[in-house]
Amino acid sequence: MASILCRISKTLVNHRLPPFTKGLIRPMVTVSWPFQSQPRDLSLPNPSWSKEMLQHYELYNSQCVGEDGKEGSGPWRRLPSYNRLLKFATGGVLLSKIIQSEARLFTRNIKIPGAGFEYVMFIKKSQEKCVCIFQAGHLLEGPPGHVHGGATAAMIDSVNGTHATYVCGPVMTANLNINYRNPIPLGSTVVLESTLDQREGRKAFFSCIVTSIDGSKVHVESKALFLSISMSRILGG
Ligand SMILES: CCCCCCCC/C=C\CCCCCCCC(=O)SCCNC(=O)CCNC(=O)[C@H](O)C(C)(C)COP(=O)(O)OP(=O)(O)OC[C@H]1O[C@@H](n2cnc3c(N)ncnc32)[C@H](O)[C@@H]1OP(=O)(O)O
Repeated sequence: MASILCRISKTLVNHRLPPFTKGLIRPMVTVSWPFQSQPRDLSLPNPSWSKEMLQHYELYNSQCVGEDGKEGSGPWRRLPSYNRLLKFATGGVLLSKIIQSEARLFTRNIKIPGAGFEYVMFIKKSQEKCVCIFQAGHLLEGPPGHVHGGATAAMIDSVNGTHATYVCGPVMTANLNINYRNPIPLGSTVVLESTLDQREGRKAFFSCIVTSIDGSKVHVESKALFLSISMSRILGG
């Protein structure tokens, strides 16, 4: 009985971790708790993914496995993705708590598979590159038949932002400068490649290039500045 209680309490402790740590922190126990609500990793293949999206996913996923055949020992790492990050990030007043409990990560808030932002990110363990395979759904329309520039900007900010968080810890976007070169057809799959260009104290400079899946067409090029900030500043609002 004591050992069962111990296992349950360990499980609860593990489930209190913020969702974004899942996959980064190995759970101490694997016992399943009947009332748990496990967040769903939304960066795994679903039936809406195109053939190109799946092929590219497999290409990077296969490089997450090392030469020794062990998963996780390859040069790339797949980043799991959930529809929310922190519960009650800006605590205090009741309204804030209600809003926060309803909060969802912007690029993960369209529930219908394939309708909005379908994407998966991989980061190079040497940290200088982060790649995102992105399939743009019909709800992201801007000009007829093409992706809204704001949706593309959101994806660039997310990929650079995730990359920056991975490299620097908590950050905020201070500046994002975008050049749109060729419109992205709705429903197509594109690749976003984020590069860490430079670090200077609290500042981290990133660039991003968005290309067609075969690399033949450049859709967007951008530069971004991220500033490291304390976690208490994010949580305190
Ligand atoms: C995060 C929790 C961890 C979760 C982990 C999850 C894992 C990843 C999973 C999922 C990730 C999803 C990824 C999403 C990512 C989205 C990111 C966003 O969209 S963030 C929202 C938009 N950004 C804002 O709302 C910022 C608003 N601005 C501010 O809060 C401040 O202005 C801030 C923090 C940017 C800077 O304020 P200061 O007070 O800290 O710093 P000062 O003193 O003003 O500047 C410091 C230096 O930076 C330069 N600087 C500041 N802003 C600049 C600018 N816009 N352009 C150029 N230089 C600038 C200054 O000139 C100064 O430079 P000199 O030290 O003098 O050399």
